[in-house]
Amino acid sequence: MSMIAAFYGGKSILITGATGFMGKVLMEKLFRTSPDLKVIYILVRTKAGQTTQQRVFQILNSKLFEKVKEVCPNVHEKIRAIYADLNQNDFAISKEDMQELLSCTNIIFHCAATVRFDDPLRHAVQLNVTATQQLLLMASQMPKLEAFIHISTAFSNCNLKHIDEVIYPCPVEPKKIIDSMEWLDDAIIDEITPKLIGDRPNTYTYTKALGEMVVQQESGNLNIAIIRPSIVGATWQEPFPGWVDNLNGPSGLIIAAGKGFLRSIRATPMAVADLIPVDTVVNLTLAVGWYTAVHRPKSTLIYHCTSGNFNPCNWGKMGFQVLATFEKVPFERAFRRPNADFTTNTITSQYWNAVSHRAPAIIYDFYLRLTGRKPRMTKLMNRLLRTVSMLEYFVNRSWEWSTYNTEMLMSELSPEDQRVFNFDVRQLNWLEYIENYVLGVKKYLLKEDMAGIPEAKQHLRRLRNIHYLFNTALFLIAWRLLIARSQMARNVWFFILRMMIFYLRR
Ligand SMILES: CCCCCCCCCCCCCCCCCCCCCCCC(=O)SCCNC(=O)CCNC(=O)[C@H](O)C(C)(C)COP(=O)(O)OP(=O)(O)OC[C@H]1O[C@@H](n2cnc3c(N)ncnc32)[C@H](O)[C@@H]1OP(=O)(O)O
Ligand SMILES: NC(=O)C1=CN([C@@H]2O[C@H](COP(=O)(O)OP(=O)(O)OC[C@H]3O[C@@H](n4cnc5c(N)ncnc54)[C@H](OP(=O)(O)O)[C@@H]3O)[C@@H](O)[C@H]2O)C=CC1
Repeated sequence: MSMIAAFYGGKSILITGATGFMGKVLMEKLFRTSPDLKVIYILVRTKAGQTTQQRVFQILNSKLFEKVKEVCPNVHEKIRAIYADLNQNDFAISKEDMQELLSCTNIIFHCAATVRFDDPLRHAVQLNVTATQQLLLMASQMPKLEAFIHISTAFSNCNLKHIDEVIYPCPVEPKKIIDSMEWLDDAIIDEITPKLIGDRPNTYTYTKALGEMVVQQESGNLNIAIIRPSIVGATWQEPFPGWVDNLNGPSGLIIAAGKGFLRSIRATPMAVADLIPVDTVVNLTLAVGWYTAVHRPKSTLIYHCTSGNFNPCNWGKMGFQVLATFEKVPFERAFRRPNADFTTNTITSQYWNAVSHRAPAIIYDFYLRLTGRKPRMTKLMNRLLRTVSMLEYFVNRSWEWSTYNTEMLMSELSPEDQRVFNFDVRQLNWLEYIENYVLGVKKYLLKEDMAGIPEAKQHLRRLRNIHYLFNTALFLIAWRLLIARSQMARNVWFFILRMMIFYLRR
């Protein structure tokens, strides 16, 4: 019997960010392994015209939850969606709901965050710092609370090369930042943002670091742990391989490369691709929840959930395998044949951006105009290149994260728990994982049917022929122009022709 699964039995669990990528997998695993848990409270806002109930309904009826329904048929009754907006005071939670949360919650998993790299500082601070502070305040009023698990990121200190399982202070205190957001206007905030974030690449990593400081400063008597995952990718094993539902991290780029939009990226092939499957992160998170509640460590422990020091893979190997998978399972209606390459040089990268990205987009838009349609490719390409430029920081560097706490926890688990809540990435086969990831992107993100593969292959063959035709035409035009202008070129051309005729006649 799994001790961790048994621990969550009968518990009331509060999850923020349950509608997000990690939150959904966390809920799924909890229901599947501890179907006798009492209730999962989730803080949900309304979005895209959907009520909180509609959002929950959609999640529970998704493919991800198919296995849960077999093990826990009354899952609908065990999930309690509470309307909340983490940008509002007291999260805009009603008095009755708040009362219930305060008096019943046993465990908190705080996953909600803005993960956008380009969020204005005010918004990123509100969600990643102020909301964390408010949640801690709520937690301090929960008499039954056993553990508060905060999800941060391994990149909160990406300005360092070697990162230990400690909280590194930022120069300006989070409280001062929170206060200043109240009275500074947007223009001034934009102006001081680069100075505040310093040598971090974006507001996301900076505010996640501030969030950790808040956790440390406001922890009081709470039993807290922080988890720092690296780049979270599709599921490795559970509930099934390759599940993914958003474009963050590599997923968006896999689509862009598979559809033939992304042909080159400035990335260092030998840099470590510190990807970690979402189910691995969730298994560690649940193990940490159990350990923190049961063993009550004296200080706040930080757990790095990374793959690099256990089972490193680099971007070169990953890119190669992604492309190899496109050969077997191509995406439908590709713009060009997938054939992406890594470049480490900025000038070469700009050259390929002009030749392989912008030029085909302009030509295609010209064709759309000619055929009376609205041009859209240049705009799409500009957006893609902007996204790529934001991710470049992370694919041109390697980091080392120490993992003493994670290894300690692994050794504390019973063999059964090590199996059920496996977070040992040494067992991960990267080639298999990446192949399943690309398949998952095709199935769950692009919603493409496997039956369409022959047609997709046929389409790629057509694109290849168009490519050859285009190149041949380009060569002939260039050659014709050259011959017209140079006696030397004419001589070479006739010499080649004579040689060809000579060999053909033999
Ligand atoms: C041998 C050679 C082979 C070569 C290549 C093979 C293929 C490539 C395989 C893998 C290559 C390497 C991949 C590297 C990826 C590295 C990621 C590293 C990140 C680690 C950081 C830390 C981890 C974390 O802690 S947080 C989680 C990560 N967070 C994110 O990833 C968020 C990033 N996204 C953003 O910040 C924004 O969405 C932004 C700025 C990218 C775009 O903002 P904008 O306002 O312009 O647009 P949106 O409204 O958000 O969306 C517009 C449009 O773009 C689509 N989109 C959104 N995000 C992405 C994305 N990440 N990639 C691609 N496309 C994206 C979105 O759906 C919209 O599309 P519409 O059609 O308009 O709806
Ligand atoms: N994905 C990754 O690569 C990594 C993620 N992390 C961390 O993991 C955690 C989860 O990330 P992930 O699941 O990928 O992120 P997602 O963007 O998928 O999910 C974010 C969640 O936060 C919720 N949220 C955002 N704003 C509000 C708000 N104002 N009120 C209520 N809820 C809100 C979202 O709700 P809604 O659905 O309504 O938008 C969503 O449920 C984050 O803390 C992130 O920093 C760490 C390392 C890597």
